[in-house]
Amino acid sequence: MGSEPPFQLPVVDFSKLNKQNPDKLIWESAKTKVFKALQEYGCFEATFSNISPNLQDTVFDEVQHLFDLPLESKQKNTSDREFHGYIGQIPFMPLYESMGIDSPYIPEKVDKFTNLLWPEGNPKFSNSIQTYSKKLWELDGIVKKMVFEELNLTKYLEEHLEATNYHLKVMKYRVAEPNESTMGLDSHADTSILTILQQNGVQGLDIRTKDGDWITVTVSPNSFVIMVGESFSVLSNGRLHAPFHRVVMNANRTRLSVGLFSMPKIGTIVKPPEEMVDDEHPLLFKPFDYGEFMDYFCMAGVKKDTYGLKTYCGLKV
Ligand SMILES: O=C(O)CCC(=O)C(=O)O
Ligand SMILES: [Fe+2]
Repeated sequence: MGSEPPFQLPVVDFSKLNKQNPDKLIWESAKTKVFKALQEYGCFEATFSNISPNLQDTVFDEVQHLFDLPLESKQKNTSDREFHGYIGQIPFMPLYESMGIDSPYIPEKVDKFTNLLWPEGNPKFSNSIQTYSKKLWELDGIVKKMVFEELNLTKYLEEHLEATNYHLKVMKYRVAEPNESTMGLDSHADTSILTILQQNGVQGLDIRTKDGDWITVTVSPNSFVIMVGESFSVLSNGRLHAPFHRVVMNANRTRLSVGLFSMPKIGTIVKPPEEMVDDEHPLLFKPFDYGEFMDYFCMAGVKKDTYGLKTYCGLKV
């Protein structure tokens, strides 16, 4: 009996799709693949040559330098938004550290973060993070355009993108000590609309299938994992699947990852367009405000393997 080959998510190449008028056939075939993957697994692997391997290497080198800074420096990254500032030294997640930058494609925002961490400046960090984030943001826009087209919601796309905020999170998972659990980040579903993740070549991401099986995703170098968050599940009235996922550190070297999270702007009411609701698709969630939900989420906490938004505003159907 041979061993099972490692599980591979569907792979979609976006390299030729980042222009105004991409080839129609390539666009349609990629769109079908993207939508199917987001329904079935809630995620897929993307390649995007517009973000050069050289830029990716520079970003990960700079992220490593960032985490190498003394703890007091890293703790200067505070935020009035929960989970957006420095997170680390948490007893039940000892392997994990993260930091975050809001609107990371805006030069001033990245410069402010950089100058806080490196008062003497660090243009290499600032420039590479900005350029990289801008390209990830472009990729996010392409995927959303595909999904909105597939759902016949194109007329809402612009309004939707304007009601979206972006956050870049950089993460580090150290190797577990022999007596420690290898769980880097416990099982959860993202509350975002969409999340785009990249790792430094060190595997560790597990995804739970709709059937409840955990699968270890082997991500190719220079690829991205694009994943549905619960807010997109709300907007599509359940048509897109937000997968539970976790990070397990079986690797023997530090894992770094970077994620661009898109989230509904605070103060806008999130609800699916009316076209998403009919007799066959009854409304699954009450309209909600993302800021109020996050306040609830942080206060109440969410039980493991439970959907936060479903608990907060899910309707019984
Ligand atoms: O590090 C990763 O690849 C996953 C991180 C993650 O799931 C999260 O930050 O929500
Ligand atoms: Fe996540």
